[in-house]
Amino acid sequence: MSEILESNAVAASSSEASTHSDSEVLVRVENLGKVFCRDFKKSLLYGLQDSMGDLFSAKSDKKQRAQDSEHKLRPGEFWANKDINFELRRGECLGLIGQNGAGKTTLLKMLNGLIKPDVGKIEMRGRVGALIALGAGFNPLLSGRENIYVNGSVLGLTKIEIDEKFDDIVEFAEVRKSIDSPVQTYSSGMQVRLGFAIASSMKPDVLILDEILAVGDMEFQAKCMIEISKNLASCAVVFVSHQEHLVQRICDRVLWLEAGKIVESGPTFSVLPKYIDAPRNRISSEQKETNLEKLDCINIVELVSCTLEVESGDNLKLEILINASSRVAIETFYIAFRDNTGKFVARSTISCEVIIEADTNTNLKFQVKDLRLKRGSYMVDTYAYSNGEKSLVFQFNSAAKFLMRSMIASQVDYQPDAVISV
Ligand SMILES: Nc1ncnc2c1ncn2[C@@H]1O[C@H](COP(=O)(O)OP(=O)(O)OP(=O)(O)O)[C@@H](O)[C@H]1O
Repeated sequence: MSEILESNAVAASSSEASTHSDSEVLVRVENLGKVFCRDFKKSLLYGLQDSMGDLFSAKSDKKQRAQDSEHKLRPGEFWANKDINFELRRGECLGLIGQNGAGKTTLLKMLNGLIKPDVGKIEMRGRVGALIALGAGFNPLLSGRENIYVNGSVLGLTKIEIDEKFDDIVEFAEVRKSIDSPVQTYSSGMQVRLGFAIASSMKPDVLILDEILAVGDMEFQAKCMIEISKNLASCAVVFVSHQEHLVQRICDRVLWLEAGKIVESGPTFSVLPKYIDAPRNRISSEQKETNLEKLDCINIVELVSCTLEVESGDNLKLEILINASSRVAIETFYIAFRDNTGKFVARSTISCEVIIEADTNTNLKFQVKDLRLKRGSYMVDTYAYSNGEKSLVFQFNSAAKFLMRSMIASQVDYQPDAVISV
């Protein structure tokens, strides 16, 4: 669940921060780098060597190596983040995008002060609210009520200030009935709801949100998106998500990470489409280890058919052929619709249990019901996830194109119902 901590990085007090102008820089990151070691035994040994180095010399071995160059890394070590630079101002929302293992959470953890950078500098101004890992930040034995007070105090709020916010937090998190039960009895969705409610209600200057919001249901996600937009008036947000439609919706800028390094940063409308369309072979061999199964199990994803023209309220039919080298279970499909400028305008979510047998052609037949989009041509992207949406089984961008003939106005966050049959 949430981790709500003051940043260990260079932090100014929130009162100091609030005296700055609206466009003030709240986060400044310069040449940031973090080295990890994949081999557990070696990492213990290196840790010991570095501590000894810190004790007996001004600069530890690890820092010296980190500041030299990549080939000086010790066996087993790699850069989880390298050469990261950015600034974030009040009122801005920065999206961190990248495949599994790209280094997004590592960067968030450094911003939140949970781990220390090996090189570079982080400057944070004001109060930091964060929702990073499920189960962290709460004492599982304490009740929801007690955890609200503990987290509020950690953020520097007085009891009276927390009292004032208490009802809003409980109402937003929808945990009124369980507020006096230990947090360890909460479902993961309840923990995330409470964590988010605390982090956002404490009026942070910087709000750090990891993919964890994905644990909540769609309704709660939509509520969070509205809350984040409200918060943005007074704070800066760093938002990690694999759900591109959410990034598209709330982030002004994105930082695209691969193998710990920035591939590109800039306005969401310019960087996100490039990320979505990028071939997925740009990851390092380091990360291929983690992604091999999900990337390599698909032999073919092909369009079989798609309705070419749709009147408002019609069903859209889409059929895709898929062939995998190993058996794979798909739990969630997303069907996303992009207009002719590439902007995401709607998406359907299908929760299911579809088994793709190895080396067998499987036809996936989707039906998006009662589709209502404004007149124009649209691209359809399909995404398939397994393992609680942790693994991307396949991503089929620009799978099909169709024409919408109606003249109706567009809707915000439109999510038409859809079904799948095999
Ligand atoms: N404490 C650690 N020790 C060693 N390696 C680590 C540690 N924490 C993370 N890593 C590795 O660092 C790399 C970056 O991990 P990180 O969690 O930052 O990626 P991510 O982009 O957040 O991935 P995901 O999208 O799957 O959450 C991965 O290869 C991961 O296995």
